[in-house]
Amino acid sequence: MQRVAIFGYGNMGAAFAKALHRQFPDARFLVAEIDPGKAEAARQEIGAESLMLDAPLSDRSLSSLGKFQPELLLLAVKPFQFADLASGLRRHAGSSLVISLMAGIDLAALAEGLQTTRVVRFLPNLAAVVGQSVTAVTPHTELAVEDRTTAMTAAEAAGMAVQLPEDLISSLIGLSGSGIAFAFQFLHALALGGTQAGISYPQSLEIAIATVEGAAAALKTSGIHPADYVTRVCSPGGTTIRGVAALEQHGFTAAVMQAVHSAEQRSRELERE
Ligand SMILES: NC(=O)C1=CN([C@@H]2O[C@H](COP(=O)(O)OP(=O)(O)OC[C@H]3O[C@@H](n4cnc5c(N)ncnc54)[C@H](O)[C@@H]3O)[C@@H](O)[C@H]2O)C=CC1
Ligand SMILES: O=C(O)[C@@H]1CCC=N1
Repeated sequence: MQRVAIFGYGNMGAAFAKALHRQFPDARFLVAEIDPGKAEAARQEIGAESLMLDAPLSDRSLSSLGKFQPELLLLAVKPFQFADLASGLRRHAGSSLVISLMAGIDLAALAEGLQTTRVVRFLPNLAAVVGQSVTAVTPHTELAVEDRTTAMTAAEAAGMAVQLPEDLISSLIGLSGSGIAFAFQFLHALALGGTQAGISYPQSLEIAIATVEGAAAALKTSGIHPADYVTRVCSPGGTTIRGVAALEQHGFTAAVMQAVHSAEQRSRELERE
């Protein structure tokens, strides 16, 4: 990985760029941003050369992009910002492998918008920022083997990479891309519960995080089913079963399943818009 151009240095673009920068410290980055503050952050954080843009791309910025000759072109703008970008990028896209991080823009729309089949979809989550994303990778069916290998290498720089068929990308968004937000919400709620019980919020949050890390490590290393673990924590007539009953009375399992389903459905809606 030597030259990477990134369009959009927001939450996800920056998280992924930092992961690539950590894994490939000699790589050069060109960052295209319409927000000068974010372009400056990219300069400081990953040593990026920046390319300020008016959408659609001006001839001048396209010529800088051409001179940079990126092997990878990472698209990390919001889905609704893609159309403007595509009309400018079209002239350049075929000479780089295009990785799209955008939810809601399918491979057919990417190939049509950019007029190339050298495209692959990534669906990461925010833990890319610490190199612990789960990233779904879906290459265009016509993508060459070398490009597929490059794509997997790029995805693995940000954590775990999983090849998924495109019709499961929306499911992955519900489970992980958006699902990480549900996990943050659970941690916040657990810490609020600790605060209500008399432990300060900062200490509660620290304890909540360590508790969830411990639970995840136990599941990962033992192969024991989570429901089995729940019953091991529940003493008959004890404290945990009282809490588990309260969770279910308030619809915990159904609420979490509905959250995954709603995010998945929204992603499918976006793909149709
Ligand atoms: N935030 C997340 O956890 C995840 C986001 N995604 C996808 O990543 C993409 C970006 O999402 P966020 O980073 O959350 O959004 P964001 O709003 O934080 O970042 C988008 C960035 O693109 C810049 N931008 C807009 N138009 C531009 C243009 N024409 N040229 C260059 N830069 C331009 C904006 O200034 C902004 O900094 C979205 O398509 C989203 O679906 C995917 C998985 C997870
Ligand atoms: O909320 C969103 O639309 C994006 C996609 C997955 C995570 N964030």
